[in-house]
Amino acid sequence: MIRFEQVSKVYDRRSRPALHDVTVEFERGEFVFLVGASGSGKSTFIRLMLREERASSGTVYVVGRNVARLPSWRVPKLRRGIGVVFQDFRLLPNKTVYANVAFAMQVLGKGRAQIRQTVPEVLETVGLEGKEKRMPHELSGGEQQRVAIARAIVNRPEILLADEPTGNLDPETSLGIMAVLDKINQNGTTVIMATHDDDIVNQMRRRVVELHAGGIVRDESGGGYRTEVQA
Ligand SMILES: Nc1ncnc2c1ncn2[C@@H]1O[C@H](COP(=O)(O)OP(=O)(O)OP(=O)(O)O)[C@@H](O)[C@H]1O
Repeated sequence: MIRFEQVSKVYDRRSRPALHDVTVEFERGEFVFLVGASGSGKSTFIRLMLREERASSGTVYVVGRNVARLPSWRVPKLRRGIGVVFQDFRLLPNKTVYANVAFAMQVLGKGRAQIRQTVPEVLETVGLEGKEKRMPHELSGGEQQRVAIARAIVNRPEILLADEPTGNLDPETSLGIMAVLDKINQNGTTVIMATHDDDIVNQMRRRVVELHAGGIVRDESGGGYRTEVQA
C-alpha cells in the first residue's frame, strides 16, 4: 500500500538529511505508529507520502504509484485517497459540525442526497450523533478531533494519516480518539499515526516504526516480535 525504497530527503545541504536511506513497507489495512523524537523525520515522512515534498533520492510508492512521477494534475487525486488529521483539529470555526464534514464532500462535487446520507453515518462512526448542530467552540477538544476525523474519512480514503492527533488531549480523551481510529482501521482503512505518546503506543499493541535522526531504528510488530534495524 505504501513503500519507501532507500528514501533520503535533504532540505539543506549544510545540515544532515531529514530522512536517510529509509526503506519500509506498510500493507493495506495495517495500523502503524510512527514514533521518534522531535526532528527525527516523522513530518517529512508524511509530507513525502502526500507529495508535499519530493524525495532527494529513492522512491516513494503510494497505492502502487511512484508519487514523484505523478503529473501535477494527478496530485489532488493522490491526496483525496489519503485522509489527514492534525494535532490542532483545523476545523472551520464558523460552520457547524455537520457543515464541517459536509464541506469536504461539497468541494469534491458530491450530490446533496449522497451528502445527506453519508454525513450522519460518519458522525455516528466517530461518536458524534446528536451534536450535528454544534459549532466547533461548543465542543470539547476530543469532540473537535472527532469532527476532524469524520471530515478526513467522509470521502472514504484508503489511508488515514494522523499527525499527533492526541497531542492536545488528556489521557482519557486520547483513549477515546484511539478507539475511533481503531474502529476506522477495523473497517479496512490503513492508519498511520505519528505520535510522541508512549502510553498510547504501549496500550494499543500495534506495529511501531521508530525514526531517529532520519533513519529507522526500530520496526516492531504489535505482537511483541522485535527486529532491530541499523540506523
Ligand atoms: N522545510 C524544511 N526546511 C529545512 N529543514 C527542514 C524542513 N522541514 C524539516 N526540516 C528539518 O528536517 C529534520 C526532520 O524534521 P521533521 O519535521 O520531519 O521531524 P519530526 O520528527 O516530524 O519532528 P516533530 O515531532 O517536531 O514534528 C529536522 O532537522 C528539521 O529541522
